[in-house]
Amino acid sequence: MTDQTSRELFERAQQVIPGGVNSPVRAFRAVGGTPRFIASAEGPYLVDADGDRLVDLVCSWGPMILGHAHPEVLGAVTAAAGRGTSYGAPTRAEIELAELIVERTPVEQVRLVSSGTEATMSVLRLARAATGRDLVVKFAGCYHGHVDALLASAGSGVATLSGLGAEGARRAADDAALATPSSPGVPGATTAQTIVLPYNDREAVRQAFAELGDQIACLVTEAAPGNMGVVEPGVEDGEHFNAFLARVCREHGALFVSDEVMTGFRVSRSGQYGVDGVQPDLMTFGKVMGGGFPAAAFGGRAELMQLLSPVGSVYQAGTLSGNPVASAAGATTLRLLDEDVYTRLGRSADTLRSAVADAFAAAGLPHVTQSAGSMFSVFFTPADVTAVPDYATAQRQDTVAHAAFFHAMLDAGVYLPPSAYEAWFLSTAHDEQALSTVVEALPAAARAAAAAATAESH
Ligand SMILES: Cc1ncc(COP(=O)(O)O)c(C=O)c1O
Ligand SMILES: N[C@H](C=O)CCC(=O)O
Repeated sequence: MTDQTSRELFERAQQVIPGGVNSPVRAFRAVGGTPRFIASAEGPYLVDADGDRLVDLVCSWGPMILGHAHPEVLGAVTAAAGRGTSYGAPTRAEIELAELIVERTPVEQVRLVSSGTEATMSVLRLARAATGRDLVVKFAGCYHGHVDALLASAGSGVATLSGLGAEGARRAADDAALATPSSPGVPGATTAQTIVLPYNDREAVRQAFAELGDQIACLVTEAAPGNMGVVEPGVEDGEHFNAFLARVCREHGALFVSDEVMTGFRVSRSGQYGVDGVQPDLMTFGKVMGGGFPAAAFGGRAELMQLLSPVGSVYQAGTLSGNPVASAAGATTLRLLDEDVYTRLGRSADTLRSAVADAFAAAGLPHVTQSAGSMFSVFFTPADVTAVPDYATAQRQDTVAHAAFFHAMLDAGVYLPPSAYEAWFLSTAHDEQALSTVVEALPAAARAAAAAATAESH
């Protein structure tokens, strides 16, 4: 396996694109080396610019639940594109996509947008307008896109890169204190309106609402976090964490916003809502619902959604919103997602999880695996960690061991997220052959990770 062409492309990319990538998580900053430039993809495989075929466990960071170049999705996209690619006027396709979302989730109306970031940004504006309040509560390690107000103690690429270098470490430490921006360029005044709490910490939520409840517009949470690795919402005295959050919000007249950009239509046909049944006031969607195209949405009760322009006065807009090609890809994808899909995905995830556990145990490498449906995470945490309930625990990972593991898997033909804080994703296209490639690569990669592990891990 060579990465010569990727190296050349990376050199060229860095001349015209900052860091050579259009989203920081794509760079190999946390693991070292050169990002693979992808030439094509089909089913469970990526083919890089040097012609190497890699089993893809990133799946475009979640969207490709049916695998790459799915024939029915491609057919719908080709047909739609043949009729023109954007009109800036309403279409039947966008109604169909909206109806499919409304059928599967508790929202009554949705507005289509082009990215998850746009969805969460819009939902904050709507929540603030609806309540006449300014404060927003989020959890450390949750990522809701690069919205200024939510870029505080953020997960995903911010978590990945915050471990690197003195500036990153300083910023991460600041973040832990209180709602300091995770990025220069985000005004302190913006994140001063954001309260950051530790995930799964009910006492912290109670306290924040006791002190500031009458000023809180909304609490926004990942429905099941996947951007600090996969962290499971806890259950206490029979009450699911999301049910607790919805109850506290209700008691204080704040809105409960469930961000299902990652979990929506992936962890079940109805997303995390299909798992815990907790009804949010507002929801955001993205990734899977776009079928691999830039499409996302936010929705909620009609009474709230009717506050949006042109019915109400909360302004929100988009030149390419509800794009006909993206809508066709999304609607075709959602129609193909029956219950059987999730059973198959769950079985594949179980196969990988137990293969990871066996390989890591044989290599003597402590770790924790956690999952939400077919998305799951391997945390390279020390031996005293038996569960990862929050960001602070996720940050105890041995990123050196992770990097060694990542590269050993890549050399064996498996493309994992180049970050210890991102979930692994599966698709229905991951057949026995693709899964075997992963399973067979694991023992040697676990040994490489164990050899690289720092003292704290053991
Ligand atoms: C939970 C969650 N919310 C929001 C976003 C932002 O979506 P996008 O990258 O499409 O802007 C992401 C992913 O990036 C996400 O995982
Ligand atoms: N973890 C992110 C989204 O879920 C990764 C996608 C990106 O930021 O490029």
